[in-house]
Amino acid sequence: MIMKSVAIVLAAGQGKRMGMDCPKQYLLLNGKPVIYYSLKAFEESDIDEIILVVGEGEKEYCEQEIINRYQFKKVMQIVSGGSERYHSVYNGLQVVQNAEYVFIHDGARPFLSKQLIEDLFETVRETKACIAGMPVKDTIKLINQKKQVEKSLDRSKVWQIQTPQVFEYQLVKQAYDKLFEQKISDVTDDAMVVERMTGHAVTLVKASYKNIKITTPEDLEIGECFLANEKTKNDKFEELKRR
Ligand SMILES: Nc1ccn([C@@H]2O[C@H](COP(=O)(O)OP(=O)(O)OP(=O)(O)O)[C@@H](O)[C@H]2O)c(=O)n1
Ligand SMILES: C[C@](O)(CO)[C@H](O)COP(=O)(O)O
Repeated sequence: MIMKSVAIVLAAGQGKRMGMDCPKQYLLLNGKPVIYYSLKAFEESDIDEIILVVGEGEKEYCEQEIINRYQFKKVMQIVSGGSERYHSVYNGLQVVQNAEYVFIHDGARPFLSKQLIEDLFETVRETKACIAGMPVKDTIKLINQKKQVEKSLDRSKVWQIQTPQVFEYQLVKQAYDKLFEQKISDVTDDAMVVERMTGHAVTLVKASYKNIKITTPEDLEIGECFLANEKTKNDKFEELKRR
């Protein structure tokens, strides 16, 4: 049996912090929906198959306006998400078949690079569990309920965590099955599920500060700037080639 690499792309959130009528994954960035960019990155990578997880009642829209319109050939299934991110991940994991590795990615992170996908592939083959992240740039403090500083952390040991989060399929499936059996709900990423439910070590892969999650309105402005810069670079490159 041929074992595949599958990407589960999450797009079932409501985008409450964005505060717009439309869920943020469908808002436009340089004329294309936010979700388009990460689907395109996976489409052009060594990933074999993409599972898209969407909100209730959004399947038809995604099929027509995203998958068909942009001709994504690797999106094999569209499934409904749940009320929290971890429910949506679990729904995606249930429909995965014959997979060796699973990339779990926030559809709200459009700046996923080809290099990062390759680096994660290389690391997961060695470690079975790895996640994208970057060292924090600010000073980080633990505070108490009165908002007083309790402790300053050694920031050389603190990273901000992104997606993709990549695992051997059996490992992450087993971890999520246990999470649901034990009805645990205080988890905000997949690595936390694997760490707590299996004890397996999760390795960090240095990603990029550009791999932001579109969360609040200013993130859209930042995203537009990134894309405008990319376009300028590409235009200059094309001009140099013509000369
Ligand atoms: N029930 C949920 C919640 C989140 N997500 C997805 O998980 C990613 C990261 O979540 P977040 O930024 O928190 O998105 P939202 O839940 O949409 O945002 P908010 O918390 O502001 O409502 C997004 O791609 C989002 O679509 C999901 O698939 N299902
Ligand atoms: C998984 C994640 O993107 C890592 O930074 C993040 O935790 C998801 O954020 P959420 O707001 O909890 O959905």
